[in-house]
Amino acid sequence: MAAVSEADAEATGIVGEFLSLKAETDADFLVMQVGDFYEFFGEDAETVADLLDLKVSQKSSHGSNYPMAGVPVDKLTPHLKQLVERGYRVAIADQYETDDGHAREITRVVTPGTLLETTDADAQYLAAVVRVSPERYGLGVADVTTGRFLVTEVTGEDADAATDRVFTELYRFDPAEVLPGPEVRNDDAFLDRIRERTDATLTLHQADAFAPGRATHETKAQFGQETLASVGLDDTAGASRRNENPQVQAAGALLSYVEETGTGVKASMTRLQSYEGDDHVSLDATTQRNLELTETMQGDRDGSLFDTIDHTVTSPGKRLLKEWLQRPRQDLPTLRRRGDGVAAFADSALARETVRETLDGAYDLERLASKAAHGSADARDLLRVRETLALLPEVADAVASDPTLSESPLAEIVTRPDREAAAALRDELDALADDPPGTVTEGGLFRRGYDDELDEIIDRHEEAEEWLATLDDREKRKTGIGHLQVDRNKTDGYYIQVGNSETGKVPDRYDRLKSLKNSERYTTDELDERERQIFRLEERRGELEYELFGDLREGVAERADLLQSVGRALAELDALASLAVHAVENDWVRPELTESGDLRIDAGRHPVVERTTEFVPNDLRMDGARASSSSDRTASSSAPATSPSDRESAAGRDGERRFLVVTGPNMSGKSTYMRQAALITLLAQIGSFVPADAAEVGVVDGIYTRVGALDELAQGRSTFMVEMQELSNILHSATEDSLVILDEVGRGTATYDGISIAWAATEYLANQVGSKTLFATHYHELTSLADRLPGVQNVHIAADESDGDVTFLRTVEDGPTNRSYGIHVADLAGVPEPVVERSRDVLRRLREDEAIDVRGGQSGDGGGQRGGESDPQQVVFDLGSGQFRGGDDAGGDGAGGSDDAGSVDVESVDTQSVDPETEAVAEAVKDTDLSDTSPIELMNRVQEWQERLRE
Ligand SMILES: Nc1ncnc2c1ncn2[C@@H]1O[C@H](COP(=O)(O)OP(=O)(O)OP(=O)(O)O)[C@@H](O)[C@H]1O
Repeated sequence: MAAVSEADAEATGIVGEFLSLKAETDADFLVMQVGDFYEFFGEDAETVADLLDLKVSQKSSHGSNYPMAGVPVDKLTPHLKQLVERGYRVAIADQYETDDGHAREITRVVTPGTLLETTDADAQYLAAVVRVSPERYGLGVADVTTGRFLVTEVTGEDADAATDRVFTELYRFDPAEVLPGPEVRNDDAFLDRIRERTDATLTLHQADAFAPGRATHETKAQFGQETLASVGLDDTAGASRRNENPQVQAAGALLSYVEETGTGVKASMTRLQSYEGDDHVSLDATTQRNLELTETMQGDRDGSLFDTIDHTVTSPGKRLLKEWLQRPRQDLPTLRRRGDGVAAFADSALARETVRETLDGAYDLERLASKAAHGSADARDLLRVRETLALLPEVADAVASDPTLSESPLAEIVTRPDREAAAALRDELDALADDPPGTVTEGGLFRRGYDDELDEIIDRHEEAEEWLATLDDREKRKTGIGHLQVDRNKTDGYYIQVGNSETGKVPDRYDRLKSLKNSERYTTDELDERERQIFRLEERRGELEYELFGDLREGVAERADLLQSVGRALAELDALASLAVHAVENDWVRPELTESGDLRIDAGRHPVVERTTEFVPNDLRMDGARASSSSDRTASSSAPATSPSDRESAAGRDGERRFLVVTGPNMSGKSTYMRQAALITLLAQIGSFVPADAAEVGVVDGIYTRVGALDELAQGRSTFMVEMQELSNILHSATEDSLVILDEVGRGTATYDGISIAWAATEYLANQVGSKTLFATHYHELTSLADRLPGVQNVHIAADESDGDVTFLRTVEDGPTNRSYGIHVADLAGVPEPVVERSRDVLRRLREDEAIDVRGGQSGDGGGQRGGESDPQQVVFDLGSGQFRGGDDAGGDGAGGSDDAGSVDVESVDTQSVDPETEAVAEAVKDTDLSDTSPIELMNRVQEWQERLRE
């Protein structure tokens, strides 16, 4: 925001107050309460009015005019939300009474990561990133709306690996706001990556808050020494003093930021959870996006895996299911427990529906706990707590009364929360009326019988009201006036109104208040006294109920952990039931989870594509590393050429399928088949059933993908560079327990570079890494690797080509295919017929190494002239050099026969008529054993030969 101008500095009154408060905060905007309105002034008013479509008026102060834009007090929330969701931080200055009028102070700074007013079911994370060394980070994430608080330590073998992992975690939590620690905030590349790769707002929170001493103190004060110790963050060994506990530093910074912004929800942050990356499947940012877990590549939620499988009926259930999907697990006991739960729900349709119908009435207890802690929960919110707590025994009964559910881990889930404590809190909340008002200051919140004093006030109030309600009848009788009524309004209070025709009958005890057109208004001493009594009672009732309500709400806030544990149990049931619903409706099966690493899928389908397509199921067989002889597969950075010794130490025995080279026509379903393998593995590792007739899934430690070309150009990065970065990340990170999906790696560069890279990457993955890998490619050269590298096998997606038409069969068969049918796809895509025909012709000639005429071209340059009337020029495209050899050089008559000019066709070189250097090169070419030379080596040699020939 601009510096304070001279006129601003002189501003007094409201505007002056606004400007001096504005100077106190580094928030983007300040909004200040002025009576019943919240107002923005000056530049803030203009910008905000523009953003939110508000009206700007002018406020004059000290001879200058200031723009002003405001919203009524009760309308601030939606406007605030809009600003914060666009990444702005907004300071709120509230007005309070003082002895001599009122004053204002900043009570809260609302930021993207501390917005409590969210109505979205999604988690809303605030993250802190601390770097203690290039290879070591601490990451903390907190959701102020639910009280979730997680920390982890992230390390890597080198700085790049550690940074990649930090981003994997950040991407997983998708934070709304990130607080970079002191080291990270000076690293422009790191910050740029946050800006590019996430939607988070970056906030520079005071560096002191990250300091080990202060952070440890904050964390201990919040969670207690024992909690710290129980999650392995104990600092008794002095670790934090030696600057060595980055998790605590991140946690401390988060807590101090929540405090500083005045969010006031620390009471709902009851549990610190430290998690290890090892518990979860590594899913890097690219993979999460490529697999379209929560959004499609186009950024839509519809059509994502989550959108497809989500049948939850509550917001917490939805949040939890999404979290499972984004953080699949490796530990079999947890996965089997979840699987047992899903299976039980799948088998007991009736009980499952009873549970889901009951859950349908549940509110978001975690969010309500945060609202109670913040002090913003009203009586209706506490009523929601009561109603939701009341569902726990109902759900527990539904589980207990079904033989299948009661024998399953679902029984443990419903008994995990402290049901007695939940019942006690529910009883306390019975104090609330059944239909309380939305405000907490005007009474009407409590049932009778809760508080004696309140009951007495209510009795007297009712009695006074009864007296008033019957006053008109009494007065009519006493005075004989027919047109008489008793009523109340703001200016006159209670009054007796008499029609003009009968004012003559009005007794002396009536005091006239005012005359209206057709009537007169009166009061009496008795009425005045009753009126005062009623006002007194109403005021006292409001005060007393507000006080009692405050106590009740505090009692709820104190039991935030109970609400969270009940909320969590209900969310788990909802998420598991949702998985069961999807499994039953779509004929999914429970996968057998093993530690063998093998992946066997019978009649597998793609979980999303099967919903919209007549899907052709396919089998998949891949062998895990643990199934093979123990071989030393420690990663090394040098990728040796394939050699017999490699073959001995490489990925396993003959016939083993560790690495599948997937070929097939364009559009035949290669990507779908590979993603299907990744998604089935991932679903199995969240505890879900999978789309197949049967499946055995050996748990993986990571899923890595390099799929398709992403639209990175918008971010100013070359697509090929991104492709290589992603490949590099995979080659560094994957292990023999990982699943790797590579789709057309190398496609983004010159053909021979591409083939060479793909070839070398295949060797490296097969020889050194040993991960299960699926590699789709159009480079048919790679299919020969199956004969040369153990564990590597070819599969192809079948297509039927008869009468010149291609039919995609979509079935996967062993062995390579030798065609890519790209021209057929061009035809399907509506490329003009002459171009399609001509492509067929060129392709045939290329394959047969025939000369190709350049239509409409000029001799030797292969192009240029339009019209095609001139004599066709004959050229040969030399696959070796990637160049045309045109005109007379081309040789041949274009009607078949082998071209003698291609540098690969050694036999046709006439060694008698050439110089000794050429002869030597020809000899070298002859002696080269192609079966024992890697493409890179071959390229080097060809380059050397070319240089010698050109000299
Ligand atoms: N098993 C299947 N059953 C039915 N439809 C399928 C199947 N597999 C793929 N498809 C459909 O075929 C289309 C092409 O699939 P996909 O993108 O996987 O092909 P591809 O071989 O990877 O293509 P390209 O080589 O051009 O990248 C998709 O629209 C997909 O929905």
